[in-house]
Amino acid sequence: EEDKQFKNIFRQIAGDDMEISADELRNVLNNVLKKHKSLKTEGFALESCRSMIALMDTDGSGKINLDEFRHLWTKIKSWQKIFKCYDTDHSGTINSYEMRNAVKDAGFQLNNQLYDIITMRYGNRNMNIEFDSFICCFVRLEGMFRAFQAFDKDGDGIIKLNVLEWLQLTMYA
Ligand SMILES: O=C(O)/C(S)=C/c1c[nH]c2cc(Br)ccc12
Repeated sequence: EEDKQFKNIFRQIAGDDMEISADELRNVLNNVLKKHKSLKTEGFALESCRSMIALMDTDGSGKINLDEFRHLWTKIKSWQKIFKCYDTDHSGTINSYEMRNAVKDAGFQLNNQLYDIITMRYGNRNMNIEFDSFICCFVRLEGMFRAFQAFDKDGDGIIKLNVLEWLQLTMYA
C-alpha cells in the first residue's frame, strides 16, 4: 500500500516522462523542508539537485526514474534523522566534530584527512555544516563509494581507470 502511495507521489512530481529532473527534485525537496521547521535552511540550490541527480542517475538518462528516486528518498530520510539527532540546538547546523560522528553513524569509514576535506568543502563560514550541504555531502559520499565498487569488480579494493574513465566518474557527479 505504502509503495502504491510512493508511486503516486513520484508520478505527480515526475510528470509525463516518469523521470525526475533537477528542477522537479528541487521543488519536492524544498516543499518537504517547509514541513520540517527544525531543519532551518534556505533549501536546496538547483546546482545541489543537479549533483544529486548525477550521483543517482545509474542509467545515464540525465534524470532519475522511480527506482533511483526511491533509493535517494530512502537515503535522505535516514540521513536527515542523523542530522536531527546531532543538531541538538535546532540551529539547522552541526559542527565539524558532530559531522565526524554523523559520517560514522551513516556507516562511512573515512580518515582524518577526509573529515577535514568535508568540513572545508561543505562547512559554512563558521565551519558548521548546514542541512542542505549535509545531504549533498552524503549523496556524494554514497555515490562515490558506489561508483568505486562498480569498478572494483574483483573486490580487491583497487581499481584501474584511464584518464577518460576518471573524468567520466568525476565530471558527472
Ligand atoms: O522526520 C520524518 O519523519 C521524515 S519522513 C523526514 C523526511 C523524509 N524525507 C525527507 C526529506 C527531507 Br529534504 C527532509 C526531511 C525528510
